[in-house]
Amino acid sequence: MQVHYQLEQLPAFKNAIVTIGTFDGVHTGHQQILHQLVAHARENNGEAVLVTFHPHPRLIVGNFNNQPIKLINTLDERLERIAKTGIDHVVVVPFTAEFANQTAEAYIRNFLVERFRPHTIVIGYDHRFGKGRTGNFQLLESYKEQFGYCLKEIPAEILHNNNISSTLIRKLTAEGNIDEANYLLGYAFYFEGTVIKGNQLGRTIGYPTANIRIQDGDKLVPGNGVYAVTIEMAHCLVPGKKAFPGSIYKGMMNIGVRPTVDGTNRTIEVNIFDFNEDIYDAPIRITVHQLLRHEQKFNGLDALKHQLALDKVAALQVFLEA
Ligand SMILES: Cc1cc2nc3c(=O)[nH]c(=O)nc-3n(C[C@H](O)[C@H](O)[C@H](O)COP(=O)(O)O)c2cc1C
Ligand SMILES: Nc1ncnc2c1ncn2[C@@H]1O[C@H](COP(=O)(O)OP(=O)(O)O)[C@@H](O)[C@H]1O
Repeated sequence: MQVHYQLEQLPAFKNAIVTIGTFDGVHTGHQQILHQLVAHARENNGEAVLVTFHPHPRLIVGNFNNQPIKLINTLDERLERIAKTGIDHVVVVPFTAEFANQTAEAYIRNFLVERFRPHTIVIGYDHRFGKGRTGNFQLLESYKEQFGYCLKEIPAEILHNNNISSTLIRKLTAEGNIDEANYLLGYAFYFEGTVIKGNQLGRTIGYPTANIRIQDGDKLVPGNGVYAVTIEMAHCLVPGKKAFPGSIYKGMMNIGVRPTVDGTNRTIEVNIFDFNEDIYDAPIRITVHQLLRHEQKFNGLDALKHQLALDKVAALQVFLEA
């Protein structure tokens, strides 16, 4: 898959079968649409082109309740998921206020037609574009003879099948309902970060925990709770540190304020099973498989330690069943 970031330097696509959207999460509904796009491109001896936006349009043009929107995927993760669907080209369009402000007609003429010379445009019946979101399927329809493209509608039942939506998955994840979120995603939610120093207390109770800082400020963090996770440090290339190429470790993660020890700032920490290495500063990927329980306030560290032993058994059970 080729990824293009420069609108001015796009190649001449061959019979471009184009779809447009933000595709946050690249969930099972998106995957179905993208597989169809690829099949359609093959039938037409063409290339499947996905046009996507970054930053997310809702970060630029605002959203309904003015809550800063947190996203299921960073841009790199989104591209990684899209690559799995067989799409030939992804064009990442910088979504600026200027881009958002062009009229719907200018969007069709100067952007879609001029840049992509589409053989076919595939969009949902409710797709909106252009200033004030006035552009729609009907408008694209009215220009198709003039610009010589075919138009294909993604029907409502595919677009909203089983109510799979990025908004719903964001809500489920933020609430800690990761099982349901993962089901709709068609893969287990994951995030990346680096290992930072904590209070160095974990090791004193026999459960060292790597504290994770997520760099991408727009990335969604699952709701507070204890989770069964897997951990990858394939890219652990910190000078003076050991590398763990390709290794996937099992573990358990807590996200929360740790009411037992301080109860103030929110942290993400993982205890990695069968592992004993200094990984401070290492880049790390955490895949979140199942919620084990909610965070609790324990009567001291002994009670917490007892619970951690039970959590470990529960996490291992999750992996046995997988
Ligand atoms: C799997 C797991 C579950 C945890 N559950 C709780 C919890 O329910 N309540 C709590 O106060 N702290 C919980 N913690 C956080 C511990 O309090 C924390 O790991 C310990 O204080 C060590 O912190 P440090 O790594 O910053 O030194 C949990 C940690 C892990 C790894
Ligand atoms: N099994 C393990 N799981 C997590 N971290 C481990 C493990 N073994 C060693 N470590 C190292 O120990 C650190 C965690 O120890 P801990 O006492 O909890 O300190 P901190 O509070 O700084 O996280 C991790 O950042 C990592 O470098």
